Amino acid sequence: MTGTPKELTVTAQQGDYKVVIGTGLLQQASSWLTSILNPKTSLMIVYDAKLESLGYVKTLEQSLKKEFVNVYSFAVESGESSKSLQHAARLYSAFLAAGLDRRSAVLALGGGVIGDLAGFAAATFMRGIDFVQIPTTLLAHDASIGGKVAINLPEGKNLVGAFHAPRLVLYDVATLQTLPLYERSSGLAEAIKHGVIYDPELFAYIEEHVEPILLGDSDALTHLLYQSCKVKAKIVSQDERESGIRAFLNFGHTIGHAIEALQYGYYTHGAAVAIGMIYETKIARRLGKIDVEFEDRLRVLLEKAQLPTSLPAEQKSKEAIDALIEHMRRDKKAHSRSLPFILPERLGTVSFEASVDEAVVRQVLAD
Ligand SMILES: NC(=O)c1ccc[n+]([C@@H]2O[C@H](COP(=O)([O-])OP(=O)(O)OC[C@H]3O[C@@H](n4cnc5c(N)ncnc54)[C@H](O)[C@@H]3O)[C@@H](O)[C@H]2O)c1
Ligand SMILES: O=C(O)C(=O)C[C@@H](O)[C@H](O)[C@H](O)COP(=O)(O)O
Ligand SMILES: [Zn+2]
Repeated sequence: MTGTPKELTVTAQQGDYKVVIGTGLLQQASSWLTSILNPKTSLMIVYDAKLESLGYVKTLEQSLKKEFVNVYSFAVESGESSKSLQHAARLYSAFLAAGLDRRSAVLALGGGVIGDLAGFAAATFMRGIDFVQIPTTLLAHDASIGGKVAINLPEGKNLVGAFHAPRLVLYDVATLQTLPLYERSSGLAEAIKHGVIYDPELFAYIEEHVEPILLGDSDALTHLLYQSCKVKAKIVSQDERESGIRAFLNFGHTIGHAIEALQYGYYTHGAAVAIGMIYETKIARRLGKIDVEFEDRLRVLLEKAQLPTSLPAEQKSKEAIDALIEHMRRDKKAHSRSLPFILPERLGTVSFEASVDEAVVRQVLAD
């Protein structure tokens, strides 16, 4: 994709913001940022350490220094384990050492881990300062839009967090060229989810283009990204704080988050969600909400996307299932330790089931 970037607008209480999707946006970052921030604003780039050797940090710094006087950067080691209170504390210290104040802004350069962690630090530092998302993974199309920011606890994923809308999402698709194949697969899982919950055409597009997407074809990636961001933007614009329709974005996550939290970093987020989507579809089948044809179609697509669709036998022991269920009971959708799920009814339509019988969940996981 060359030429004019595509733009979407997201509605948020703290102020509407743009999602800009295009190539070469890191080089143009200063002009996008001066459209929302005063050049006197101190900027702290929080970046994934892996991105340094790929040149993205320098490119961004060089662009910003053309317009902004105070540009600082701070590296965070890559991986899910960085979404922790300890890492947030390191960020607060770095912000203070650089002299950030309430008028400063945090720029998150990286995937969902950096967006969630840096966003959480921005949401809480001095009770909240501006933050900008500069996503560099396919998965982060989901993570960078909607203002959910969080860190993990040993007891569960994203258990401490906030809703803190970014001022801007600047998505340079060129950065996706350096993503390893399994990270493109991971990102595809969330795009497939967007197709299932809201957009059958997007689902069909992925079915048709999964190979070029995995190979990094930039037209296919850009189309996918734009359509998938559109779904996310539409949903969070209608229900920013998850009092209704936003919960649909959690399809695959009651089980997916439990799988992730049992062994942080073992599965990518997308891989855990892919397994979660299949097991949650099986729950929907047991409850008579959906037919086997849908489950088969979803499984075929996830397999084509090189994602896992079941747990290996050693992760299905009685003890492992007990632990998974315990995690699910701490899910943020749960009330009084219920087992809550988003269940598919047909392609493009899902519903919220506040409390599913534990026996059904156990049977599905043990099968
Ligand atoms: N806030 C939300 O709404 C939301 C939505 C979905 C997921 N998430 C969270 O996002 C996280 C997962 O995000 P992710 O999949 O982006 O993981 P990630 O941030 O760990 O990035 C994945 C890997 O890609 C590397 N990487 C990043 N950009 C790269 C590039 N351009 N080239 C090469 N390598 C690159 C990283 O170093 C890392 O190893 C999870 O913690 C999940 O809970 C949040
Ligand atoms: O934006 C949302 O809302 C989502 O549910 C998107 C999910 O893909 C994402 O993983 C999110 O972080 C999960 O939210 P949580 O509230 O279950 O932690
Ligand atoms: Zn997710």
